[in-house]
Amino acid sequence: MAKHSLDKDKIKILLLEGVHQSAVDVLERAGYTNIEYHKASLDESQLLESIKDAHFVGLRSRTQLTAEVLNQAEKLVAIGCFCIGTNQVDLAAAEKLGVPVFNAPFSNTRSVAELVIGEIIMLMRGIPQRNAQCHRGGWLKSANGSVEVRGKTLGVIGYGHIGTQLGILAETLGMRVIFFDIEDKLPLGNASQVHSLEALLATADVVSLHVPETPQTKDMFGAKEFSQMRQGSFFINASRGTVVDIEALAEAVKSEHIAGAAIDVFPVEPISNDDEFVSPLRGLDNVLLTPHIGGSTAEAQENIGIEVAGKLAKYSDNGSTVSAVNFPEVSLAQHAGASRLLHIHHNRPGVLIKINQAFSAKGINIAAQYLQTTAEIGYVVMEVDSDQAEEALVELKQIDGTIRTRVLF
Ligand SMILES: NC(=O)C1=CN([C@@H]2O[C@H](COP(=O)(O)OP(=O)(O)OC[C@H]3O[C@@H](n4cnc5c(N)ncnc54)[C@H](O)[C@@H]3O)[C@@H](O)[C@H]2O)C=CC1
Ligand SMILES: O=C(O)CCC(=O)C(=O)O
Repeated sequence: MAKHSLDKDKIKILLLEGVHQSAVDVLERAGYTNIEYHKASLDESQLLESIKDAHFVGLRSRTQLTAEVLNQAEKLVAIGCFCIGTNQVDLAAAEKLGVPVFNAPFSNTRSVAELVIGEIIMLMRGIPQRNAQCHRGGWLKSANGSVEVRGKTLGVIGYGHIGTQLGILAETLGMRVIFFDIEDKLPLGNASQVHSLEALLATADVVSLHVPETPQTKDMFGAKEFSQMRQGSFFINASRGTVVDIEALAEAVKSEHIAGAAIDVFPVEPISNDDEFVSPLRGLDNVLLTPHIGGSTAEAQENIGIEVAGKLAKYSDNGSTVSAVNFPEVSLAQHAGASRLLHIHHNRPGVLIKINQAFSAKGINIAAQYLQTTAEIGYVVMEVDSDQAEEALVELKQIDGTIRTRVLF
């Protein structure tokens, strides 16, 4: 088991938002027992209190790790987003602080795609409003507005992991799939890429959004886009709430231009299950509302727990940053027989030379050295004889431009 500059039982891991037990199991098996586990997200003052002495934090989509919060998390070594989206973390601020952010880029893809397939069928059969009527004692037995999905056109916006998986599943139901993406993408199955959003909106019977939250996607879908959709078409959003002008959607549904919608994500979501969900979509029977559970299946949550906890333990144990979303990626094997020094610095000319000069002046032999950079930071990993590791660490801390450094004995 890897030995750290800090004993493993002193390394505090803060897990929020009820991440799956599999995460705890992975961390405990790796020797990390100092785990503070919360079933829900914390309010800001509780978060600041709990994160200030945490070395690792794991969260899902509710917890906002802003620059302000990160600046107060002085001991933070790495962040695990136990989900796909990482927009809830100020990635640039974390990078500048030398804190890598990991996520699970595939583990809930299938769950979202399956949910959307179910929603397409439900919407095209008018099930949400029929279900609502039955609950009120009504009986809407009629074929009006009910169609098969076979032969209909699905327009996918954002043809990434989820969009492609959805397209494949939709084709097995006999749907035609078109997609719009800012990148040229290899179409899977018989899908075809359209080169403007307008072309997609003018053609699709159902539009499904699968873009990440970025400055470009914020409010990308509003009154204009709804008006460009076909009369009587359907709309699905299981990406991020900030992508859609929710008031404009409510208007488009009320005017019956949009025949129905399924929405899983909202511009403002309740912080906990005890808080009220407020939305202009409430009360619209033909709108299926779900509480951001696109990725909430037993399979996805267990896999995410294993994947992200594994990445945190690996970074802690051997410095590997493979698949970090905001950090230079370094893939590292075990370091038996030597100590490993991890040095994160501002990416400016001459840092590596200074390290090598300092080590050379002290007679510290570098057995292996790896460097990766982003525009902002550099990440150097070095292996030295274990009996020189403490001295090397002292030297590293004095290098101008150092953000943080640690040693794995
Ligand atoms: N509802 C839920 O529980 C879940 C929601 N999500 C959300 O779904 C999003 C998508 O997930 P993945 O498919 O895994 O991501 P991905 O990164 O594989 O795919 C996103 C695609 O969107 C495209 N894109 C980016 N900006 C665009 C724009 N302005 N217009 C058109 N296309 C654009 C990208 O080129 C990429 O192909 C995540 O970022 C996350 O926010 C993910 C999992 C669960
Ligand atoms: O399960 C969650 O808390 C968030 C899922 C999600 O939106 C994501 O994976 O990006």
